[in-house]
Amino acid sequence: MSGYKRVLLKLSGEALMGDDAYGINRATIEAMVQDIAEVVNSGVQLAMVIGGGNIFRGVAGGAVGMDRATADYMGMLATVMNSLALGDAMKNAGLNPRVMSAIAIDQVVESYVRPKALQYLEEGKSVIFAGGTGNPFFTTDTAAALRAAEIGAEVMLKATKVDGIYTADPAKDPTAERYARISFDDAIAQRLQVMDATAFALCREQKMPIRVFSIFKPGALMRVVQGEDEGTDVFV
Ligand SMILES: Nc1ncnc2c1ncn2[C@@H]1O[C@H](COP(=O)(O)OP(=O)(O)OP(=O)(O)O)[C@@H](O)[C@H]1O
Ligand SMILES: O=c1ccn([C@@H]2O[C@H](COP(=O)(O)O)[C@@H](O)[C@H]2O)c(=O)[nH]1
Repeated sequence: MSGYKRVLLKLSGEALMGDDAYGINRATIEAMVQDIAEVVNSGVQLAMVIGGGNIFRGVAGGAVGMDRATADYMGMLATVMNSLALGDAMKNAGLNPRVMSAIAIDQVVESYVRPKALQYLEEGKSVIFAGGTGNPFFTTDTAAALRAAEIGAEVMLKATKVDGIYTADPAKDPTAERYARISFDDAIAQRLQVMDATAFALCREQKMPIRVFSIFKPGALMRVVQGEDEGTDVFV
């Protein structure tokens, strides 16, 4: 059985709210951390990026009519909050996470410095990359692709609300069918909205495979990391 040694895991921010209208649902984050702990305790070097949809959605009304870059900075700050919550939940589970932010807020969180992140991974600590890319007009999917390339991850794992990539958005089209595998060229050409085109393009250029799978399926993360058949594989 093949397995990965260093992976970048992108966690859905929206999934964090569980059945709540927005925010962080305690039971949901604890369930995510259980799956993460299984992987970290197996010796895999794990770096993470978490989205901000669960918090940003709650303030979206107030952001209407706002300057786009300002709204995007609010979104990036939302990912810092989620990253702190994830780090805290990981600590409670006996893990050793380090949160690093692309936006300097030194009183709150350590700033992202690539050699330091690499050192933490070598030391067996998990790293949570907060604040997205640090730039507006991007998403945390692109931040995940960027950090995956920077740390030399073998694969980027996208844990999201659906169990793979479909011919159309399965949340809107009940006839959509799931791909077991799809090439980057096809995913980009078909404009599949499961991930933004910038993130797909960066991974394609870096020859970084992506695996999309369900964040809600217990054990799915471990199965993906062990190279088992789970979700959808995006290949170059
Ligand atoms: N072709 C498709 N296949 C699978 N999912 C799709 C497709 N098109 C659209 N989607 C939607 O994309 C969503 C996942 O992407 P999205 O980036 O919006 O969420 P996320 O990454 O889980 O959240 P966040 O941005 O908060 O981290 C799925 O929940 C699904 O409804
Ligand atoms: O590099 C980045 C990453 C994120 N943003 C903003 O944050 C929100 C939340 O991120 P999601 O990926 O949607 O979860 C996003 O909508 C952007 O507004 C950013 O500007 N730059």
